[in-house]
Amino acid sequence: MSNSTPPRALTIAGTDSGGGAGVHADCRTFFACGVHATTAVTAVTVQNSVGVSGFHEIPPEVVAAQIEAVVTDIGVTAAKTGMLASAAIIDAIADTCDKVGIGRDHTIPFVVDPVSASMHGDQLLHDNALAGLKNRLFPRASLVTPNLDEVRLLTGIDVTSRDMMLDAAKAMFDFGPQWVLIKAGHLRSDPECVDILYDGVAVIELPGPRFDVKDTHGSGDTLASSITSALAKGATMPSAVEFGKRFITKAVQNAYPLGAGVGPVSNFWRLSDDRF
Ligand SMILES: Nc1ncnc2c1ncn2[C@@H]1O[C@H](COP(=O)(O)OP(=O)(O)O)[C@@H](O)[C@H]1O
Ligand SMILES: Cc1ncc(COP(=O)(O)OP(=O)(O)O)c(N)n1
Repeated sequence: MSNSTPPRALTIAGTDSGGGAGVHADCRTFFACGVHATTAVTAVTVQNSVGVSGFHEIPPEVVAAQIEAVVTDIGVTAAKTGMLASAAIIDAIADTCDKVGIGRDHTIPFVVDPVSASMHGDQLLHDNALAGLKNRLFPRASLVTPNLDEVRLLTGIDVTSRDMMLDAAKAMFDFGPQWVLIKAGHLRSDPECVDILYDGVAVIELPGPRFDVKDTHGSGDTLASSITSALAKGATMPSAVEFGKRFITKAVQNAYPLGAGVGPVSNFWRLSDDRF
């Protein structure tokens, strides 16, 4: 007897030694969603609950080789990006995605989370890499998932109300992705957390409660990787994002304290059980 191969997702991202975000959060989320996790590591961060004190970049050709090795043998049914660190790494990823068939014009859906800094303000992407994100990755993306700080950095729009999120979505859409998801976590004046999904025509609101919690480390990664998991199983973009929003809402609700700073959201809330 042989079992069937499960859906496979690839995360192209940095590690977080504290285990709250990055590759660690992505792999846990893939696992919790029943998806086999594969990785292409872009950078190794020195990180804990109080911040990122440094990172070491992986050579671009090694990032490209990891992607190619995984896709050509194991095959992936969806891919996502997180921390990408440099313009050279972004170029290598864009070239490799074209080569192996990842992206909106290919069969493998591609979620681009434009991670620029940690929640503590530590930079995770060099300033000169923003052009690479805009020109090389966004046009290849099935979905881009900026938070409001990333929207400001990429478009100059300072979103201060729920109404302005559609302006932000339109400006991000002009960079060429198939879909845009504007995340509302940083709109703290809003008593709810209503994210917006946009494809140039449809505007889909993703309502959710706003929990009064301090431990939200890894929330963006967890949302993007849960969406990627649903895409890996063949979901349409609106249903994948609706699933992701339900997943992250429970993950924030079940966030836990860790270390002296900010703890992570729970990627394994679905698996919680007190039996061995
Ligand atoms: N306090 C919160 N309560 C409920 N959902 C939240 C909260 N903070 C963030 N979220 C949700 O987590 C996801 C990531 O949000 P956001 O904080 O904007 O991005 P990032 O983690 O990339 O900075 C979004 O779906 C957002 O609505
Ligand atoms: C290695 C690494 N990747 C990404 C992040 C940022 O995580 P994110 O999910 O965007 O959430 P915050 O923790 O910044 O809210 C990171 N810190 N490290």
